Amino acid sequence: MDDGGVADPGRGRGGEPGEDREDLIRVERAEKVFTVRKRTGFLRRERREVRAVDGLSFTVARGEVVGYIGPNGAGKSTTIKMLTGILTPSGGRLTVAGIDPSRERTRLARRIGVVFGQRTTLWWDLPLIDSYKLAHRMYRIPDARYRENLDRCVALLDLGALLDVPVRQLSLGQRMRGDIAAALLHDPEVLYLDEPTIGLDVVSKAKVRGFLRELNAERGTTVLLTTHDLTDIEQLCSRVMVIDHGRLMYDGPLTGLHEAGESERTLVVDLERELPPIDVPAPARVVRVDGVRQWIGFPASASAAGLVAAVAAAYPLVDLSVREPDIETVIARMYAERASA
Ligand SMILES: Nc1ncnc2c1ncn2[C@@H]1O[C@H](COP(=O)(O)OP(=O)(O)OP(=O)(O)O)[C@@H](O)[C@H]1O
Repeated sequence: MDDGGVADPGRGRGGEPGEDREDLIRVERAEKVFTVRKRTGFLRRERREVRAVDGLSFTVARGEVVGYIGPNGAGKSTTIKMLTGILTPSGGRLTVAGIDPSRERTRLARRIGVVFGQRTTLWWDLPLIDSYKLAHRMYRIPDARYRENLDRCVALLDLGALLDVPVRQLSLGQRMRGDIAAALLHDPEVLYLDEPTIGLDVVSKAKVRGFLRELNAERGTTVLLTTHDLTDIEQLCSRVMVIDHGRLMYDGPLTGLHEAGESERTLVVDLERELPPIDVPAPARVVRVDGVRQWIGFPASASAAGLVAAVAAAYPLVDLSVREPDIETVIARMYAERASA
């Protein structure tokens, strides 16, 4: 963890066992096919179909915080765009809070909030507060509610000194916090976040993550989070969905992802003296030696205790530690396995 945040994913209201589950987002065999025309010669164009989303099904319960991850071009943004009504699906069915997004986009807009990390919805030349005043009128937010939500966002996202600053003068981190506040003034039930921490420094990332945790815990806001920053997932999400080529490859808790990717943990031992690679019980094996330190890879699903006992019985140890696999490696393995299947 890079920012010292408290990792307590899953404390939102949707993930509690035994509670009645209300599916706020439903996606059933959704498809999105784009037709692209490519120039193949003078006056010649070839039509090609891109299946950006290919038979995707999942549900998200009210109050869940779900990470939505996958490599570039996997279909994440296309899914979010269909869920907001910006894009119409080519097939299948999507509903958000019982509303078909592409048919009733305006009605849905009152129930959802959207933050695209790479773009802003704020008015570039106007002071930040003016964008909020516009949202107040556009969404017809009752005055007391607007004031309460604004005060809360200003306090938690540290926006007090920025309200009168034109948006174009804000740093990326300040603007992102401003954008998140703008998406929440009308009390959306669902918040879509597309790369909310991209390009932010460690302090800004911590602020954004802390705010999102609090929003989910206190208001039960459902969050669908697209990110390449796996710390976002580790710190915020009780569940993660992995998509590739428009299809769902994994849907479950973060811990299960390690198993799906057949990841390895590493036992790092410091010996009393330099030795050639030590003997360890299979399937564990020494993967690296540097002076007195040796790195031993073993399956993440296996217990470290037996391995530690075997090594400690045969060799004089000065120190040892167990390193968890990082998710990036796990996901890369999943993709590699699929590609070679
Ligand atoms: N408007 C469009 N016209 C044609 N092809 C498109 C269009 N939008 C997306 N695509 C294609 O659909 C596929 C999925 O794209 P999408 O933007 O959903 O991926 P992504 O997972 O969000 O990727 P990234 O992490 O790079 O943002 C890609 O092959 C992309 O080139």
